[in-house]
Amino acid sequence: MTQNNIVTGEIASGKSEFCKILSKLGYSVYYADKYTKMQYNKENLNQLENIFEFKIDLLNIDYRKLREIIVNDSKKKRKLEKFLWPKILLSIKKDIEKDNKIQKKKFCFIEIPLYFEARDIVDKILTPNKIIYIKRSYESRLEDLIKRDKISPRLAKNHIDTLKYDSENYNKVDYIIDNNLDLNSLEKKAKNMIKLLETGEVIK
Ligand SMILES: CC(C)(COP(=O)(O)OP(=O)(O)OC[C@H]1O[C@@H](n2cnc3c(N)ncnc32)[C@H](O)[C@@H]1O)[C@@H](O)C(=O)NCCC(=O)NCCS
Ligand SMILES: Nc1ncnc2c1ncn2[C@@H]1O[C@H](COP(=O)(O)OP(=O)(O)OP(=O)(O)O)[C@@H](O)[C@H]1O
Repeated sequence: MTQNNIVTGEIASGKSEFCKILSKLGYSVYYADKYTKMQYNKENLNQLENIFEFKIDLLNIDYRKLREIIVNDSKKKRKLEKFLWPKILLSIKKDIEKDNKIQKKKFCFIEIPLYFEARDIVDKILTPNKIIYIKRSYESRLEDLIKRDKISPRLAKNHIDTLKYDSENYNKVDYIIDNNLDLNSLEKKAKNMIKLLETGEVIK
C-alpha cells in the first residue's frame, strides 16, 4: 500500500516549495488547498452560503472576502471546517487510490497546512505514515508573503498570525525540515529525508 506522508507547517513556511521539489523528484503530491477550492461548486453552494451568510457567485469567487469572514468569525470557521474537511480529505483519498491503480508508488505526499487543527480527521481518513514539518523564521515568512501575495505588511502579518503553532507540536512530528537557508539547501534536505523515509528512520 502507498504510504501517505503529510507535509505541514505555518503560513509561508515553504511547504509548497518543498512539495515542488518532491514532485520534481518524481513523487506524487496532493495539495489540500487545491481540493478546498474544488468544494466551491454547485452541489455545495447552498450549504456554503448558509455558513458564510453571504451570496457566492461561483463564476467569480472572492476568496479573500471569504477568508476575511472566517478569520474574523470563529463560529463560521468551525462550521465551514466541519462541512468541508471530510469532503476535502475523502476526495484526496479517492485520487490517491485512483492514481495507485495506474501506477503503484511506495510513497506519496499530501500538503495540509492545517494538519494539527484537523489531525483527528486526517489521521482517520488518510492514516498517515510520517508527518513532515517545515519550519521557517517569522521574519522570512513575513517578508516572502508580502512579496508572493503582493500585500501590505499589515495584512501579511494578520494572515500569518491567524495560524500559529505552539512548539509542543514539534513533538508530534516525525521530521522537522529547517527552511531558513536557500532553496538549494531545501532540496538537499528533501533528498536526505527521502533516504530516511526509504529506511524508515526518524530524525528530529
Ligand atoms: C478560507 C478560504 C475560503 C480561503 O481561500 P483562499 O483561496 O484565500 O486560500 P487557500 O484555500 O488557498 O488557503 C490559503 C491559506 O489560508 C490558510 N487557511 C485556509 N483555510 C483556513 C482555515 N480554515 N483556518 C485558518 N487558515 C486557513 C492556510 O494557511 C492556507 O494555506 C478557504 O481556504 C477555505 O474554504 N478554507 C476552509 C477549508 C479548510 O480548512 N481548508 C484547508 C484544508 S487543510
Ligand atoms: N528557502 C527559501 N528561500 C527563498 N525563498 C523561499 C524559501 N522558502 C520559501 N520561499 C518563498 O517564500 C514564499 C512562501 O513559500 P511557499 O509558498 O512555499 O509557502 P507555503 O508554506 O506553501 O505557503 P502557504 O501557507 O501560504 O500555503 C514563496 O514565495 C517562496 O518562493
